[in-house]
Amino acid sequence: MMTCNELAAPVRSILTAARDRSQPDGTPLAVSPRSLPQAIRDAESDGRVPIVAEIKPTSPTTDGRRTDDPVELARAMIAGGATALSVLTEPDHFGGSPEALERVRQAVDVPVLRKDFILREEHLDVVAADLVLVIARFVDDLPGLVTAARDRGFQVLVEVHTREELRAALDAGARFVGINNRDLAALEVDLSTFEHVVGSTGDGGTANGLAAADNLTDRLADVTLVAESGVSTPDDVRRLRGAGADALLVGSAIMDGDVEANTRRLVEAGRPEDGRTDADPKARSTSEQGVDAA
Ligand SMILES: O=C(O)c1ccccc1NCC(=O)[C@H](O)[C@H](O)COP(=O)(O)O
Repeated sequence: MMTCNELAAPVRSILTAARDRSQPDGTPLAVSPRSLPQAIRDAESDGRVPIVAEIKPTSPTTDGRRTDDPVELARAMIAGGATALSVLTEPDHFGGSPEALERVRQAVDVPVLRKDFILREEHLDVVAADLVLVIARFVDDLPGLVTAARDRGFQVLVEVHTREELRAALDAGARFVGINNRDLAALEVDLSTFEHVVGSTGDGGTANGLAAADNLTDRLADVTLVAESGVSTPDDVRRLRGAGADALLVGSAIMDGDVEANTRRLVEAGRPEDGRTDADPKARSTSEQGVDAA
């Protein structure tokens, strides 16, 4: 885990708020999740790029705040072809709430990710969702938290930013890995992060200081890989799909303007009429995986 001094000030503030937030004292949640791998297969079979559209009313790097009803935003994202939704539940820095997620999940039938800063086991029991995000660099006991979330029925998306964190995620048994192009230490976004972390640069990830001989890239074969942050154009979508992303998580570029049209533009980025194909260098399709377990 990083020390606090290595993090941007807004992130330190987010973590302090997360630690201080009052927690439910009830029994552990038991959820029946909607399968993300199945939703990805469904999208691919009808020619949609799998986009996880994020309801993100505001953020430390966004000007202004959207005050639309989250259910209306969710419906617009689904109309635009989103495969799954991500809902921020962090209230103080992102304008989210558990209630918003609960209402959205009732209103749609796609998988819904709870996007928050979950640090301890009791943070899992705030609201039911199909997936929960666990950020590897912020958690002391990653295997323990992944197991606790899975025991409740959640699919667990473990977020990483480096190959060292990817190794920790895989060692913790992660089957869903989100590679965040946003460096939470500096809040800078660089799409090449995804390529370096999965090793699709051809240098085996040596840009991140590890030997090409590590077998991390091979260990990704059965993992659902989500590219997170900084995706704004169809070219970005094609680039990250080409680097092996099974799905792309997009917030700002969808929330800024016409949500349905913004979603559709990214969802249709792999269509042949766009003059491109949606190649995956991992030479596997999610339809071949047959892995639905959390
Ligand atoms: O988005 C931020 O400003 C931010 C700041 C500090 C910590 C986390 C932050 N974002 C969390 C996310 O993971 C993004 O909301 C998500 O990946 C979507 O990113 P984008 O498409 O770039 O909005």
